[in-house]
Amino acid sequence: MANPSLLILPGDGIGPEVMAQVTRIIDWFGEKRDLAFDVEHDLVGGAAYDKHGTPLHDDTMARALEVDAVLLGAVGGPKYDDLDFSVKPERGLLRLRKEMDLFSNLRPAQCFDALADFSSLKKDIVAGLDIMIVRELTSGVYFGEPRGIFEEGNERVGINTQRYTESEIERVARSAFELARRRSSKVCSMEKANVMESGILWREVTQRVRDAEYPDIELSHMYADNGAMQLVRAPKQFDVIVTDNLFGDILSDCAAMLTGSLGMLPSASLGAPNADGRPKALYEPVHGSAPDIAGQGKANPIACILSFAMALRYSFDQGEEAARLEKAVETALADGARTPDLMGPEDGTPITTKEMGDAILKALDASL
Ligand SMILES: NC(=O)C1=CN([C@@H]2O[C@H](COP(=O)(O)OP(=O)(O)OC[C@H]3O[C@@H](n4cnc5c(N)ncnc54)[C@H](O)[C@@H]3O)[C@@H](O)[C@H]2O)C=CC1
Ligand SMILES: CC(C)CC(=O)C(=O)O
Ligand SMILES: [Mg+2]
Repeated sequence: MANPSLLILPGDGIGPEVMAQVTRIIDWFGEKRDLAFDVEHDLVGGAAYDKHGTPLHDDTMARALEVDAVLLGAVGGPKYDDLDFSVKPERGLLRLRKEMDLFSNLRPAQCFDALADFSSLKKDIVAGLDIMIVRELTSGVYFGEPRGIFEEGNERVGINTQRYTESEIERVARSAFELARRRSSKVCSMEKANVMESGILWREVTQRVRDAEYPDIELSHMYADNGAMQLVRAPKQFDVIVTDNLFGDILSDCAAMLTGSLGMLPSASLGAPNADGRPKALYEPVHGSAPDIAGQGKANPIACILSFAMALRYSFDQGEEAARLEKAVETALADGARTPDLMGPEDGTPITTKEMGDAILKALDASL
């Protein structure tokens, strides 16, 4: 049987640096666990723009639709800030999400014991934290029309449109409820039903889906601004959070700091199942291209490595190997491996991106 296929799109900034460590880990699974992948590399974001004048070439888009899973590093950077909006690096990623129909973005925030002391919050607030944010990824204000900057009288007006259909809300709600069934059967839905019609619809539809199809799930509703506050005040009250595209983007960066660093948070973006039962899927760290540290060996590769662990679990039915990799990350951290984002200025000398990869590979070897 053919090996499962992976399309790797390292992207810009720290994207290629963190992806280099993932590639070593993919090789390790091929050599040591007889779990080989057919891997292709291609360009996305600013790197694709530099070569092709577009942040995602049509051929790359076509391959993304064919392979079993896509792994992406990060896109964007100051070099591209003044480009026309239609060719900005971020548009390459948005196109992938839209054309692959990746409507359900899973962003788990787990606090590893070794980092509980390092979070900017008190240890007892974050120790043992394990929450899952389910972010709607293909609609809402990032995609709604009309959008643009228009002349209106003697000034310009910037317009974006928050738009959700019932079926878009239904499918992401179902994905959150299904996940919750495998966790603690508790979902909190976040919107702004107090000020936005799309929020009113979101609340009605999530409740309707729960009542009709998931009576075993405990569903609560919360305004997203309160949700942001509660995430910092008492994050362990949550298990699964389901929310829209914009709120999910913001709340997941906020949740990242509960784990110690934005460099720790992985994600899986999943679409509807194909004929073979597997969802179309793209895996990427939650963070961006971090231009402030790019090219210096300072990036934490763990978010990208844990995104590959999610690929093992959600695309390749390799739950045990995913757990092996997650455990190796935990072991490396417990043994003291720290990139600069996981240390204070007084905490000694940090290790490099590659040395974090070394530490995780060592822990993988020890797991055999
Ligand atoms: N999925 C993606 O490709 C995303 C791309 N971006 C793009 O990235 C560029 C920079 O955006 P920012 O707002 O600065 O967000 P960012 O996530 O790139 O960086 C925010 C802060 O977190 C730090 N950080 C991020 N990842 C890290 C890691 N792995 N290890 C250590 N520190 C890390 C950075 O050094 C920076 O101080 C922009 O062009 C933005 O549009 C932003 C978010 C997501
Ligand atoms: C298109 C991305 C740059 C938006 C973002 O910040 C994210 O999806 O996390
Ligand atoms: Mg973001």
